[in-house]
Amino acid sequence: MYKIKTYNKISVKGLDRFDRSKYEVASDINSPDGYILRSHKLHDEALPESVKAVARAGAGTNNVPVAEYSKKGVVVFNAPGANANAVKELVLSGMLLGSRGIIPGMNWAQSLTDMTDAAEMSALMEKQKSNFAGSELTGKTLGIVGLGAIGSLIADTALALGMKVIGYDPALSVEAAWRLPSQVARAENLQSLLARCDYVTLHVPAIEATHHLINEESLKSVKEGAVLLNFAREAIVDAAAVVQSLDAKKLRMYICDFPEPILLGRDDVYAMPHIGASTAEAEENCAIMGADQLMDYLENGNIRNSVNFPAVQMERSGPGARITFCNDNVSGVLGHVLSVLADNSVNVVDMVNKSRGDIAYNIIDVEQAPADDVVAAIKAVEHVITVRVI
Ligand SMILES: NC(=O)c1ccc[n+]([C@@H]2O[C@H](COP(=O)([O-])OP(=O)(O)OC[C@H]3O[C@@H](n4cnc5c(N)ncnc54)[C@H](O)[C@@H]3O)[C@@H](O)[C@H]2O)c1
Ligand SMILES: O=C(O)CC[C@@H](O)C(=O)O
Repeated sequence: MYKIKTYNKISVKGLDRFDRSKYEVASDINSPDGYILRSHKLHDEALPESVKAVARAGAGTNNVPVAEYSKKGVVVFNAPGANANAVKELVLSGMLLGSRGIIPGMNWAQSLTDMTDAAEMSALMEKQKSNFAGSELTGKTLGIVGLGAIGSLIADTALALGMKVIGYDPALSVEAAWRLPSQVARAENLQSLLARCDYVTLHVPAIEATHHLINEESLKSVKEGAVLLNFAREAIVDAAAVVQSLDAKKLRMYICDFPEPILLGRDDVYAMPHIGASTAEAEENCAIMGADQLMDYLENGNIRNSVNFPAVQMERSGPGARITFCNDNVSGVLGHVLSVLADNSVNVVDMVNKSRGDIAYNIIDVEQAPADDVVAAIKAVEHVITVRVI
């Protein structure tokens, strides 16, 4: 029986993927084999030795201490693209909120509770509505920082709205580049993007390189009257610098998914409570993807969409057994493990070995399950981190 510990509210559609004859799934469980979670922060929690993999039912993995888990051989999965459409739609609504007097206009209309005469109210509306006039998105320029799953969907939508789109992504993958509409102009650097855009939206991961990407210095380049949208992560934007820019009437608005005390109570900030991925569809997609990846790893050792391990998949080669192990990515480890198997007359049927950064991962199908002492001998090979027989 595998044990899965859940954190946060995970969609039932995802949890239902776990066959309960093989899996125990609960938020309170001892010695779990795996975690499935959303934004729960794992940094301050001890990791039980039993945990083999963590599935983040979402895109960002900054709530998981990935580097520490890698050293322990724990595979961390995410769900790339599974909530991208939900975020795209919220960013679109953010742009609309930033272009028209929607929120102040509605707030004003809702405040007229003392009025009882409809004709009088109608006349007042017509008189006051110019206070809530805005401008259109069509013809404006949108800058997208980070052109991955979310950024590329936003580019499509903005172009369909008749906006001009400029993108900046120094780490763009070839796959992501293929997905991009050809009309997206490329900015050589963040400064040149900021200088040319009426709206700027951020879709980069929260990593060291993106910490306070938007700061006092970069905001000096921003076009006067621009709207900044941050539906990526709090840490990417220095909120104090944004407030300074708003006060100086350089940035016109800051629209984000990450309220901070310094941002509240201002008319030029709209802060939502991290609801970018909070749609039934996105929650389902993420939970299903996370659960499927976790099960395939626990049962077959296959790895898809990991953020710290290489992608490795191999069909089962027959009725024998499967040995999986991960090791520090140094030479000689696989050879050493294969000699342990040969010395113990364990015949290898098929195998695959891949590496990513400091980690190497191996799947070896063998004719018969190795005895416990053989598994122990593999575990004892220098640089081997974890071994499983499945
Ligand atoms: N608000 C929410 O609820 C919500 C939901 C989903 C994702 N997110 C956040 O959005 C981020 C992006 O999600 P995604 O699905 O598009 O991820 P993704 O991995 O598909 O795309 C991220 C893109 O950022 C690029 N990038 C990395 N460093 C960069 C830099 N310094 N400058 C410019 N580009 C850089 C990468 O090359 C990649 O193309 C996630 O990491 C997560 O933090 C937030
Ligand atoms: O799970 C959520 O609600 C948020 C997910 C989002 O921040 C992500 O990075 O995918």
